[in-house]
Amino acid sequence: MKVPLEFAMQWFKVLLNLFHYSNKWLNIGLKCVLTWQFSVFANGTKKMVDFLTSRTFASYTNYAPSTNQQNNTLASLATLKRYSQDQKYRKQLTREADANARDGLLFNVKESVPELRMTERRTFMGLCCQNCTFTSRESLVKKTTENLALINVLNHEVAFKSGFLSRTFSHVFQVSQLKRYAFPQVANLVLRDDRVKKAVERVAVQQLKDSDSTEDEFYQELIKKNQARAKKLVSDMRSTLSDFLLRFTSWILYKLLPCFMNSVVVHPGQVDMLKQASKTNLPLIFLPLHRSHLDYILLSFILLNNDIRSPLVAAGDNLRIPFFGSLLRGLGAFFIKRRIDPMMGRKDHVYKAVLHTYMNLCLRSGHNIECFLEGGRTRTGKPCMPKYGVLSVIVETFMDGTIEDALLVPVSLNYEKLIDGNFIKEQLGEPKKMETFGDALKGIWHVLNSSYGSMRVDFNQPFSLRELIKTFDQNNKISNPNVSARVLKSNPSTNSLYGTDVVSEEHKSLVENISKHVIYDCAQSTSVMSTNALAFLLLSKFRQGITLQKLVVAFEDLKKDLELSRRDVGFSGDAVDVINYAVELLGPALVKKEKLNGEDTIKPIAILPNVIELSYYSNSLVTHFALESVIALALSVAEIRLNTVSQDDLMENALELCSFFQYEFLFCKPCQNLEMVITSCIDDLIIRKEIFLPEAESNELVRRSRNIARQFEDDDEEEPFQKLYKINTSKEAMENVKYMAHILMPLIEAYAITGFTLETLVQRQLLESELVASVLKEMKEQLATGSLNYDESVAVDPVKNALKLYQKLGILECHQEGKLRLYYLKEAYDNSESVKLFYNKVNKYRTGNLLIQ
Ligand SMILES: CCCCCCCCCCCCCCCC(=O)SCCNC(=O)CCNC(=O)[C@H](O)C(C)(C)COP(=O)(O)OP(=O)(O)OC[C@H]1O[C@@H](n2cnc3c(N)ncnc32)[C@H](O)[C@@H]1OP(=O)(O)O
Repeated sequence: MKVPLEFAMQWFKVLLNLFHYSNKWLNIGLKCVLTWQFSVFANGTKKMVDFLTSRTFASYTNYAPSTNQQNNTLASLATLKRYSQDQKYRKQLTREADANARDGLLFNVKESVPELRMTERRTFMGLCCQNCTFTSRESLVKKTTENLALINVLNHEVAFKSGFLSRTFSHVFQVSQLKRYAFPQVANLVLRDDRVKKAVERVAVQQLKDSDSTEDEFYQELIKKNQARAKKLVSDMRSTLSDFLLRFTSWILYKLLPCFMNSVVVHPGQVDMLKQASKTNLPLIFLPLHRSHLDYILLSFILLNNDIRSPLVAAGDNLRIPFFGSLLRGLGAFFIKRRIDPMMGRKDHVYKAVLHTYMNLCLRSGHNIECFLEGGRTRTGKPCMPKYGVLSVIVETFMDGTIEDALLVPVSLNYEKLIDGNFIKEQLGEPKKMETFGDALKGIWHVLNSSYGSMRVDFNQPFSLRELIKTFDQNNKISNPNVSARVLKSNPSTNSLYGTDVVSEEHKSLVENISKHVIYDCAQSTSVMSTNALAFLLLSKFRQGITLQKLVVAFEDLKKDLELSRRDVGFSGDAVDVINYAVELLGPALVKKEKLNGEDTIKPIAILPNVIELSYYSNSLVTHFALESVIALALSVAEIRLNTVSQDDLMENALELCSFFQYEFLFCKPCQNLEMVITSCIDDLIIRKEIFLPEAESNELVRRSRNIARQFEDDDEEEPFQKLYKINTSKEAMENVKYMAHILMPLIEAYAITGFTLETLVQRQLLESELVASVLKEMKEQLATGSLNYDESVAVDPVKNALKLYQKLGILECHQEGKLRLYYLKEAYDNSESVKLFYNKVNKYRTGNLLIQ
């Protein structure tokens, strides 16, 4: 009896193994056949079949290129060749990873994808600020961190124990092994809080006064009405974070993500810092830049699978749509109003008290929180200026002693290809469409049937909120010794940002500084993807097209340049392969590849509307080079004598440009001095770009020019010392100046034409939508006549920012009523001459001497 049983067991095992491997190879075969057919429908169906039958999608990326990789590489023979070479390498890596897994190193899986060699040593970005958070910077990071290889979080499978069941159902096994966290639900405590009770009473008293009634009965009715409203607000806001739902979604994501992404790459050193930070039991506040709806999904996914407590995420209430809203709620979303509108001319005290109390209770009960400071996805590819509401609550929770400290974690995410929408319509003036259930379904189906390359997540080093505030406080005291109220005080009753009507200027600037610091840090630690680099080079340097050979040289130079400034890139390998790959990903609507005179030539589609999308990719690098471009533009309009320019002149122009673009870029951290940052950027240009000659030569020039000045002016008075920069007039250096200046030229054009269109406001007023539409119309007309050079200047975002700037500069006035904004000119500017004078102030940067030579 025993023998046949053993025999049967043996056979069962063999059959299971056979089923397992045939399934895998069948899938690969099926995948290849369907891929060759290039049919969207077939592709979708295949993915569904795969999803239902395969053990795992991620698994066979260890043995063969994924569909996406195949799609991307069919056009590139060179890359295909590399795939086959990679086979051996992959197998070796799999063996290594298996070994690691046996040692219990869950994430030490090294995986090679053609675009990114994971084993290559990378620049380690994202350490926190040395000026503001010196102690935090010394913590959490190990000396060896920098040497770790990148990992693809989708390749988990090999890291498991070698048991048959755990291998076969690896992802089920993985999610079942994760650390269990209790996620306390605090919503039922909100209404009992004093802050909410007081807000309810306050509003009821106000409503009673407004009604001219003094009846107690009516007052009680108002109290009940406001209490009911508060209850509804809590129920709409609350998150129902569930451990089971998180694990289940994680399992689904392991299956789905490889359908449309090659890899999700993180630096294990950064994950390790987070793991250590989570052991401190302080709340972690994740502050990511927002590019795509995938951002929060991937963040929670990565955190969950690294045993880090999943955060509650502040989500705009536009996402509270049927089914998906409830799903997001269960996965950690708590819903906030996108805009805290004053209600009927008054602040919505009840809402503010509810939000404040809810977040307070969440933090006190140990939840981590995630908030997208920018308040929405970037429409331009550049980081947006922060919003302060949610962070101000977190800061206050610390100030009033509810929490002892919190660790802030700036996060940046970047994608080779933008996943959800390209915002072209919005940028060309069409209103934003509200999310609906149908759109969400359509979007998911579309995503599953497309290929988006790789993405990269960079977690910055967590830093202590207490330390940061202490440093700001000390700096504040040094620069302003008369400040009586210290920032770092604990007084819950008076300090409340949402609790009181007036937010003190000191608190405002504190929250503003923290937010701007975080956005700046995130921008600095965003990895540059292949598509960013290609789009940037094409739009800023080679708008008329360029041969592949020359593009390769420029690409390598750009990569070196980025490495020198400690920016990591999200690609590796031969530049020619990377370029071909990026051309494929961007597609023929954005980049054209053709043979001209027997040579491969790449050309951007630099016309509307396509160029808006291309500039989205390029803008990641525009942000990086913005200050250099400012200096080139400043130089182009500076007074140049004997090939020298005075530092004062250069600085004045540069500061003016930085102030023009204050809503476009953060040129320095709040703890830095802008003038010093500009000076050090000029020094950098002397060394790296050779636009100015080194100091020794410049100093000699200062001496000589002073002598000449004395001789001619016959002046006894000593001239104040003026540092001069000698300009390198070589052809190459001049070309460099032009190239750098052109990086910001589309923005200069947008700002100038917006200034020009203010003419239409003379003696009248316009709604923002009307004004923006007339600026866009003017731009399109100028584009048609050739007065405007850059199609990407025609975009809503810079126009709106320009209007904000002109308002700040005191030229425009804006009257807001609800969502409507009415613009009119300030009295002093309400005539054509003043508007023209102002326009010339901006427009001069379009026609700088060095640029038209
Ligand atoms: C395992 C796998 C799972 C995977 C699956 C995971 C899924 C996991 C969940 C999904 C989750 C989705 C997530 C979506 C992502 C978004 O939906 S992003 C959009 C929503 N999020 C945000 O907007 C967050 C950032 N925004 C804010 O903080 C905004 O301030 C607010 C709160 C939205 C309000 O905006 P606003 O009305 O424009 O007002 P704002 O001028 O910012 O100021 C509001 C108040 O802030 C305060 N304030 C303003 N300035 C300052 C200052 N400088 N200092 C201090 N206080 C200030 C004042 O109290 C002010 O009130 P008032 O004094 O004016 O009355």
